[in-house]
Amino acid sequence: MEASHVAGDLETVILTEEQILARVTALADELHRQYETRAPVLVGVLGGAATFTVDLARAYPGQVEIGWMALKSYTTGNRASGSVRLLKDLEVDIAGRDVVIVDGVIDTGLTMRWLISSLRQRDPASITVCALLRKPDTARFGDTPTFVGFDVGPGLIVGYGLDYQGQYRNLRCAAVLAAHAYA
Ligand SMILES: O=P(O)(O)OC[C@H]1O[C@H](OP(=O)(O)OP(=O)(O)O)[C@H](O)[C@@H]1O
Ligand code: HPA
Repeated sequence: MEASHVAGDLETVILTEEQILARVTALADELHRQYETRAPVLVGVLGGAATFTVDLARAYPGQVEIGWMALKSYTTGNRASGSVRLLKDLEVDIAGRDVVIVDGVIDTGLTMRWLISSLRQRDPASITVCALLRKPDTARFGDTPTFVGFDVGPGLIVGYGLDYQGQYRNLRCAAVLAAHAYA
């Protein structure tokens, strides 16, 4: 979807489709340098990372396998607290495999922390995080290697898979949603 259809809802376009796709290609190359001939499993976190996961896989200059998980996270007033519920589990056996957890955005970090500790229990050879966007003041994930496309500001971002109440996922750019659109 072109941004012009919802331009009134957007405060600022922060990344154009061209900027996103150029960075996705660079991330795919960086990951490939890490794995060389070993084929990692990309674990895409539905639904915010669906677009990113598919584009990353297509840009990857080697073999990859793709799997999906869906989670629901509940945050309370305190950004650091909250709980995560598994809605759809991964169907790929990751024991002994190199895993890349692919998400569209790391915000509080709750989802990613939960995924790292949950997938670690399945004895993968390694776990790496790859997120297109990272919000400010996000906790780091210990010694888990983390690849980030863009560090962004605190506003609510939609587009390129990211939604607000199910809307805007099909925007090709990434944009900050205007306050009046979610008031
Ligand atoms: O770092 P956190 O604060 O945990 O936030 C990041 C998560 O939140 C979003 O998913 P959401 O729960 O909105 O579901 P969705 O992907 O279906 O939109 C996003 O796609 C990440 O998975
Ligand atoms: O900025 C965001 N946009 C969409 N979904 C999100 N989930 C956490 N942060 C965000």
